[in-house]
Amino acid sequence: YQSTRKPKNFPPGPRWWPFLGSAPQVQFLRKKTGHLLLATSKLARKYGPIIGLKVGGEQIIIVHGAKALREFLGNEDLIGRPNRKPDTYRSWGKRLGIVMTDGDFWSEQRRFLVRHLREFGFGTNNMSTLLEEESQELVKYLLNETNGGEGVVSVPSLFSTPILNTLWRMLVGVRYDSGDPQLAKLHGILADMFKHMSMVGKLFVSFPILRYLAPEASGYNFYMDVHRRLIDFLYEAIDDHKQMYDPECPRDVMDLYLSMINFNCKLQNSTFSEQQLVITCMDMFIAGSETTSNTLGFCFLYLVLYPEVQRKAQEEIDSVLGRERAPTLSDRQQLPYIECIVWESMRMFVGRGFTLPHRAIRATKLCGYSLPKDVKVVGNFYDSSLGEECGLEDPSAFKPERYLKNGQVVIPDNIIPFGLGKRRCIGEALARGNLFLFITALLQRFNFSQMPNESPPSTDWEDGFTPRPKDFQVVVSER
Ligand code: HEM
Repeated sequence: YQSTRKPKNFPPGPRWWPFLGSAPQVQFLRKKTGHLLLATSKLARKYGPIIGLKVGGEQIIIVHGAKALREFLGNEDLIGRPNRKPDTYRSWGKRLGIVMTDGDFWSEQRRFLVRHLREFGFGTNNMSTLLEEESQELVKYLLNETNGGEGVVSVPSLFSTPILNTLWRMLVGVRYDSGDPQLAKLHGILADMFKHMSMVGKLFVSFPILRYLAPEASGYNFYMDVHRRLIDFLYEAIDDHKQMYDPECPRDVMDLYLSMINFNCKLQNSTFSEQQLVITCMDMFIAGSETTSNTLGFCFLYLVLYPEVQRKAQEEIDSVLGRERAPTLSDRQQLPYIECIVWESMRMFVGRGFTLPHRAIRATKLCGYSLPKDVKVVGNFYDSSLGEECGLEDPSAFKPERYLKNGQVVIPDNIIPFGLGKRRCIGEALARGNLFLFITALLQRFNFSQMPNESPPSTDWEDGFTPRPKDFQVVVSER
């Protein structure tokens, strides 16, 4: 804590004060700009794309701009998950009665998920049918709300239930109706969790002493409690699942996982266990639910602000599908403008956030700087996707046509919403499938417009585990 000396050739950044490290300057800029993302981006203007911070006892590197981001995400020394050090994470795991996923565990778990999610659903007809059903459920819900005329709905919360359902069905084979008490419980837990999480870490991670001095005020008690609630929920789901489990006939990803536990139980060092299944489900929920529903939130925010984009999308849908035939994933090729809306919405979402935190598994170099083993590294997507320096024309405008070249969708190299390399997103197919189908199905049947006599919804956002548009209401009318 006391050390204010930076390691040799460490990335530049604001001065490190005893105990507080660079926190005072970062906090000052955060207050001034309104967001941590914009604060570190400002520091990058002064110090260059890689900045070295110290918060409490923890050194954190933040990477800005497409070139440096690509080098960071492609560096195989930087693929660790940051929960091996500080040891705090392990002690949390012990307190919660679980084994926390660290880098070694994760590579085996990740392989399992990538393989079985693909076999079971992602990118196959199974997935298409499931997503088509969920998007049509939302259409039905809105038809009911509008009742042949108009209605008012809140965004982004409109999308939380259907998106959670696509993920939950794939993992556990269960679908919840919108009024289901179990669904409400899961929603409540996840909403609490996301509000109180941050990619760059909570203050009590950087200053573990706060856990004892101010467990309530530092948010530590709340954090532990919300994890406990999610873990209990998942253990209940596993217990239910085991009652109907038939090894000959796996129904979903959880059944496949239970088979792995049975198969591997005699192997030493197997990473498959019920505790690990809980953690893996938590990872999937955390990574997969809000990301997609908030991207849809940004999409509809901009569709309301840019009615001409909405009209153009509807013309494309009408000419390819008409008003009656529901969209399927195989229509993507014929609907390039909608694909561009999907990419533009992902840019608007990702450009307001960070990558997941990574950890250096050994000492390494990044853009010429020396990074010590175990240092935490996080990518800031603002400069590469949304800031003035991202290289796109008028980057703050919602312009899906920027990706259309001679009728083809061409994505510039700086747009990497799913990351790259060994830690890249494993849910890309599911996310893009969901975005395409929900956007198409809704625009086929409805118009979305601003609330009359109110100022337009703000493009500012709320920070949390992922960026979220500020809640707003829209008028939905049947076409
Ligand atoms: C629009 C939706 C989504 C976006 C923009 C997105 C983006 C990302 C990004 C940027 C990363 C971090 C890459 C890195 O730090 O190197 C990531 C990781 C991850 N994503 Fe997604 N994601 C989305 C949806 C999903 C979905 C639906 C799932 C679940 C099925 C999912 C599962 C994961 C997992 C498990 C990781 C961690 C991978 C690892 O640490 O090895 N994501 N995602």
